[in-house]
Amino acid sequence: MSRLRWLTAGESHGPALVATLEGLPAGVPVTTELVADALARRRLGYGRGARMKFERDEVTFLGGVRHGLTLGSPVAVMVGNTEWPKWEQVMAADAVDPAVLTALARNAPLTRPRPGHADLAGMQKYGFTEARPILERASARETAARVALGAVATSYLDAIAGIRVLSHVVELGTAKAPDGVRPVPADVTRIDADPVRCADRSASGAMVAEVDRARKNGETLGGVVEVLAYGLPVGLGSHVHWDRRLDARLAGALMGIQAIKGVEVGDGFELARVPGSRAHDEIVPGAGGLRRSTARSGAIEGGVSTGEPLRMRAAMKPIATVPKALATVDIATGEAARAHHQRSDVCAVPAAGIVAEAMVALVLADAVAEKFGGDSVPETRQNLTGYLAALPIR
Ligand SMILES: Cc1cc2nc3c(=O)[nH]c(=O)nc-3n(C[C@H](O)[C@H](O)[C@H](O)COP(=O)(O)O)c2cc1C
Ligand SMILES: C=C(O[C@@H]1CC(C(=O)O)=C[C@@H](OP(=O)(O)O)[C@H]1O)C(=O)O
Repeated sequence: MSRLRWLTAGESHGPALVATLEGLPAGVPVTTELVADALARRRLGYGRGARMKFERDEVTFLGGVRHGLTLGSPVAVMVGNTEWPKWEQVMAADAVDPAVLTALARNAPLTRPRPGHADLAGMQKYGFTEARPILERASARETAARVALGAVATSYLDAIAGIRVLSHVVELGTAKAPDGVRPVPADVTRIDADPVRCADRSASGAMVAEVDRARKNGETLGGVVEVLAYGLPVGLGSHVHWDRRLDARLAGALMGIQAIKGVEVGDGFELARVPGSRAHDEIVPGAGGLRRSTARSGAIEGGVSTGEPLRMRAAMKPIATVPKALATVDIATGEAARAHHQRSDVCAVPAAGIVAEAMVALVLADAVAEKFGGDSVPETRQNLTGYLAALPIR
């Protein structure tokens, strides 16, 4: 069962986000720069709003890492919020002068919950009369903390097995990359340099045009990202119980990203529309051992990794803070109103791809740690090598 444990804390406009990851062996290469680079990738993407232009995501390790290597103890990392001084009173942990609070509420009342956000259901559930206490944690700002941990997990996967995880945008609004474009790890730099992180140049142009059109029309957009993982050994996850199935664990992790509304493994929903003879990956002899003739399953069968490249997709709904504000009710007056609107992204699909990479890396790291154990990187590597050497069927 799970061997890694991880948690994040922090609000969008609080002083910082913090994240901890427990269960990694000693000796995983981890530096502030590694995490900062991952966070810089998440800030990019055509269509993001004002905050991503000034946010610096300042990284500080608080534990678990020394001289560039993990210690085997819990890794704790802090990601600072650049705007904290401006929000210090709004988000103060201790009580502030009630007069200040009244003035703040008068200037920016958050009593008009935004459809598509956690605002209304959260206010009802937690007993608040304004949306601030809900939206602060519901915000996708929190994904910065996950990406920080994802960078650590990515380094672990690389150190143990040379596993590489990457994503690309395959749909944005109605613009679509051609089917079958499957980038390999060597393409990451090129994809990251693309404004929407699409692997296909002409589709990328159409996606950029869609974002421009949406911005002009007071609209927002969603899309689909594909995540690929190369270098997985056969045998991660298990068929023996629902919560050990690798596909279920990955799908849950991807669905746990804000605004993700659908997940596919391999050809996913398309598999429901074709006959069985065209839905599966036939087993064929290959030079290095048994191979699959196609990649429809996404490389998970019966909840177990097959050793082929993993492929999953996640669908993101359009940003819920629509400039052409949606209808709501002002909770303070009971009157019909337009939803509260503040600065916001028009489209965050490219950033969601980076978050999806992080979530996949964390789940795969957990599955690798569970299967191969070990308290140091050399020990885990040795366990993996021994397992592969002893495979009864290749
Ligand atoms: C990377 C990323 C950035 C986002 N940026 C915004 C944003 O600027 N404005 C917004 O209203 N929603 C944004 N969202 C989406 C909201 O956080 C999300 O719609 C909200 O949590 C409700 O979605 P849910 O019902 O899936 O939780 C973003 C999501 C992600 C993954
Ligand atoms: C801060 C991030 O994304 C934010 C996600 C978000 C939301 O409602 O989800 C709203 C915006 O934040 P703000 O309200 O401060 O302008 C985005 O910028 C980030 O990705 O780091």
